[in-house]
Amino acid sequence: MTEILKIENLTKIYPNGVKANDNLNISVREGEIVGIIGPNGAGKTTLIRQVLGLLRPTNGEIKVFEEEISKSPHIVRENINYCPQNILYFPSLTVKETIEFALKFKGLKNELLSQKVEEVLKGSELENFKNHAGYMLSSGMMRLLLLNIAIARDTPLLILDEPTAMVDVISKTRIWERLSQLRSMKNKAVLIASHDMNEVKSLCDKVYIIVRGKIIAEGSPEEISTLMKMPVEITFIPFDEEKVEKVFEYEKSLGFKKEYNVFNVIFDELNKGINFIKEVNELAGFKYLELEAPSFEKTVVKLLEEGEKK
Ligand SMILES: Nc1ncnc2c1ncn2[C@@H]1O[C@H](COP(=O)(O)OP(=O)(O)OP(=O)(O)O)[C@@H](O)[C@H]1O
Repeated sequence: MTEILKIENLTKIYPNGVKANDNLNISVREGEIVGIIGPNGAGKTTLIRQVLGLLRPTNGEIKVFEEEISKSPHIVRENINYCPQNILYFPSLTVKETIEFALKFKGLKNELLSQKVEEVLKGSELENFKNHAGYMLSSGMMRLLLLNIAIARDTPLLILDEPTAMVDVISKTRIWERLSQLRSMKNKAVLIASHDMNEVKSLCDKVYIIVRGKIIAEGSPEEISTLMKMPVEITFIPFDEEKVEKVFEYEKSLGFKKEYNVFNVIFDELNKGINFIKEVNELAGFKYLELEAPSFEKTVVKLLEEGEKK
């Protein structure tokens, strides 16, 4: 797959001495949704502003389709669309006029413009709101609208800064569905900066975790979930409590808690937990069973905590 964006050894030191990005290497290829996670102040916005050519790097290179953006600024305008964190709209325009304005600004006109306006209205499920003023939309509707405008502009790379911040769960799901559809368009790519672990886990093919300007981990959400040794917790209600208590008596090394008829036991490895489940199932059977394996979210939180300590 062709590489759309390549960031090499990117460092940004602000005039006040803050090193916001420290030797970052990032790659975004066609067909990929790539996530950037980091706590507040990690350097995500600084990174995006440099990719958009709004901020000059202190060191390193940013290439779009192999062209260095400082040498060919047009390459950014032609290939990248950006949805900012803060919602921007024009209070005096209707929804339809907002879409027309945004797309005309990008050079669309006549029949293609009308066709794209209809596509955006449909994609945002706002056909019935097209003559409403923009301020009447909820923040979720507005975000979905801005995302669809960005998609209609049809650039190879879409950069989204916290696309679902402050939106309700229904709008969030719609935005995620719309973004997932982009994956099927093999020549497109999306770079998302986000604080939402569920968002990153369900959407992204690859994730970079940034702390204090540095990448501390990268890989698919599945790979990241295996980076730290995390405990496995099993909560269950057996059909036969006495038999289970005998297992614990026999294997004294297994610490367990029991509250009413609910047992809870923690293992340091997934395999040990699975063997225990098999054993209890044969012996006593389960009325209820819950296994909490190392989740992406817990692993990322632990990675961030470790990263902050360094
Ligand atoms: N114009 C600036 N001048 C000096 N320091 C800055 C400037 N902009 C950002 N910083 C500092 O650079 C660091 C990274 O900031 P940045 O806004 O890129 O982080 P972020 O990951 O986007 O944070 P958030 O999640 O809160 O948006 C922070 O320490 C911030 O205070």
